[in-house]
Amino acid sequence: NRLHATIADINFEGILANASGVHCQTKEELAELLASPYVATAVTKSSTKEVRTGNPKPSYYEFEQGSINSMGLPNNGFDYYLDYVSQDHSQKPVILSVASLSMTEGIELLKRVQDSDFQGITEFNLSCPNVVGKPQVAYDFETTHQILTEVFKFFKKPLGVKLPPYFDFAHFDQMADILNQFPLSHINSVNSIGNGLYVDVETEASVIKPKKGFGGLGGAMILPTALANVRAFRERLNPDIKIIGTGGVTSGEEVFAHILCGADLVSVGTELQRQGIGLFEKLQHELLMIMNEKGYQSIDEFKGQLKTM
Ligand SMILES: O=C(O)c1[nH]c(=O)[nH]c(=O)c1Cl
Repeated sequence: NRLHATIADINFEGILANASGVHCQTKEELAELLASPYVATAVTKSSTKEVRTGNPKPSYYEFEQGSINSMGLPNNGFDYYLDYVSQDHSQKPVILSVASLSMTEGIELLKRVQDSDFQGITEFNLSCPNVVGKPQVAYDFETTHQILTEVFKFFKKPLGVKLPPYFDFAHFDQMADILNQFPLSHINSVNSIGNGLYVDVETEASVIKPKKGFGGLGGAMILPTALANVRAFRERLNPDIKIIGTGGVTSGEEVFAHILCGADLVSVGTELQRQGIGLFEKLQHELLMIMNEKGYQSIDEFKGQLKTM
């Protein structure tokens, strides 16, 4: 297969996935993703111990250049998703996303994953920007190091982390130094750009209700930030730590660019929300056309091979 990847000894046929949060709240949505031949894996909505309804609506808004969301971690509860991923989906791997509303809750949930029958990949979301009063954990390097140290005392199954975007080389360096200390299966980079603000000039108002309109940014406009983070971490991380590239994918071109920067899998959020599951066939077709034009048989021939001047 020309499009393949391996994370933590788990083989993926194809390289496309949903970004956590989109089309992954219910078992039906997850099953629909897995049923698509163009989807390599499905990532669950980040789950918390308790069921959450999330922030007041409207909490999601699309505009030409992208999207803004302050969903507030709505999810059907950890047990619901652990039950689903523990069922047999042998035809495809499923990634269980776990949120951390507090250090103790995150650790408790990961202990339950460790003690469960689930043998797949868990992704620890350290970057939700929309829970009122809660900081994005991964912007606090000390706390991140502390949590990962605690987790890896007991967690022996494949574990990755969902990271927010960073914007400073000192932060790329500091975060990579921390991550390289742990046997992570992967990082997923980037989460939305936190706390943007979209203003509707006509109404002179913000467009989502939570946090006076502040929310995470996604879609086409975050592509350069997403690619920079994928590239920066690929250059800095131990090669055993794989990368799921997320952010700004609307066509095969951006999938190609993410792989060129070093992504092993590529996930799609805003555009999937817009176009629905049919998008994955389009993305895979466009990627293969680009590879044909360039004479690449497999993505291994160009993965991480970004040229510089
Ligand atoms: O508001 C959300 O649910 C949310 N929204 C995001 O853009 N990223 C996240 O990680 C989460 Cl958890």
